[in-house]
This record gives sequence, C-alpha cells and structure tokens, in this order.
Amino acid sequence: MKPDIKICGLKTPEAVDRALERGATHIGFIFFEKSPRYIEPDLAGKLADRARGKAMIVAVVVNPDNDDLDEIMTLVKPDMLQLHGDESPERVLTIKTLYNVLVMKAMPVRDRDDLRRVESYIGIVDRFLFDAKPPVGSDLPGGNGLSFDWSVLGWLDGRVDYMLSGGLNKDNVGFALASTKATGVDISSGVESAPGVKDLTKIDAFFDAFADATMPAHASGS
Ligand SMILES: O=C(O)c1ccccc1NCC(=O)[C@H](O)[C@H](O)COP(=O)(O)O
Repeated sequence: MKPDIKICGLKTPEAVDRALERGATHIGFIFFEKSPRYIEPDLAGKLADRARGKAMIVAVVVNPDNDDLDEIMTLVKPDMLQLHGDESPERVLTIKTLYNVLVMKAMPVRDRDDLRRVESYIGIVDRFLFDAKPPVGSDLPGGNGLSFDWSVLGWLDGRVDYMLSGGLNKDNVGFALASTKATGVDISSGVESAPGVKDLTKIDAFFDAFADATMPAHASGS
C-alpha cells in the first residue's frame, strides 16, 4: 500500500489546497504557541473545513490540558490528535476515552534506547510518529528540520505502525521509505522557505519525489 503523507504546520488556504491537490492524506495544524507554525484554533477550524473528508485533519498538541483540548475539539474537529509532548500512556488513554478521537503519539528518537518507551504505548495509541529528538535548548519539540539515524527503527521489527518524521525533504524521502517500514511520512520544514512559511514549489517538489519513490518498479521504465 502507498505510504501516507502528512504535511504539517499549515497556516494558509493556499498551502492547504496545494497539499490536498497533490494528494496529502493528512494535514497538520500546530497548537503550540512558541512555534512559528502556531495557528489559532478558530482559523485552523476554517482551514480544516476545506480539507474535511479529503484528508485526515491532525491537531498537533504538546502536553495539552482538557481546556486546550475542549477548544480544539470544538473549533477544529480533528480526526486525530498528535500528542507531541511527554503525555504518559495513562494520559493518552484518558484523552482517547474523553474525546473519542484517534491518537498518534510522537516519540523523540536519537538512538535505540529511545525506542524502549514504545512498549508502554502499544495497544493504547493508534499510530506512532518517530521524530528526531530536539537539540538541547530548542524551544520546539518538533519541526526542527533534523533527522535521526533511521536504522535504529529496525529494532522495532515491524511491530508497530508508524509515520516517519524529522528533517525529511525531496532529496531523502526515497531513502527514508526504502530503509524503514514507515507507513507514512510527515514533513514540515522541508517544504518551507522560512520557519512557518510553506512554499508551494517545495510542496510540489516533495510530492514529485514521493511519487518517484513509490512508483511500482515496472512503471518506472527502469
Ligand atoms: O512544527 C512545529 O513547530 C512543532 C511544534 C511543536 C510540536 C510539534 C511540532 N511539529 C510536529 C510535526 O509533526 C513536524 O511535522 C515534525 O516534527 C517534522 O518537522 P520537520 O523536521 O520540520 O519536517
């Protein structure tokens, strides 16, 4: 099956529309105020309406309290929450029970040891997102445009369903897909001209590279 593509950190109708036209399966909105990709929930709700039924709407949150989630669930009505903080398995379970929503848990990875935490979320989360661990001192838990050593994911041995994230771009998405068992890829900085500014030409180039990478061998002419 073709891997999913999530374009994250969208803030404008133009970028949402281009991502949808090019076949994004997931679009992400960032509700973390320190991020250059932060979007107010009421504006995100309007953009989400353009995408509803065409792609999964993902609300990216970091250690949200119930008031934060009440607002986002009401105004944005996401299909999925991406929990990008230190949410415990118990907190994830509570959120799923309270809001009846799919949850993708982001796991920061630098080396194999970072994957040990995965076990305690299996059976609770709907999907994992393996993202690069932020550099020391970074304000952002995600969206840092950094990759990690994807070979460590081999340790998971196909046991969990995950999207791959962190520093993806048109030049490395083919290798990322070929060298992991990711069922989806997630990109933000790699399709931006500046932090928080999505670039339509870069979105196109990413989808072109993704299409090349996922084209069946017999159709590629090689
Ligand atoms: O992108 C952000 O600014 C952000 C802030 C706070 C929490 C999560 C954030 N991004 C989450 C994502 O899903 C990004 O797409 C992911 O980290 C990959 O980003 P990049 O390395 O820039 O492609």
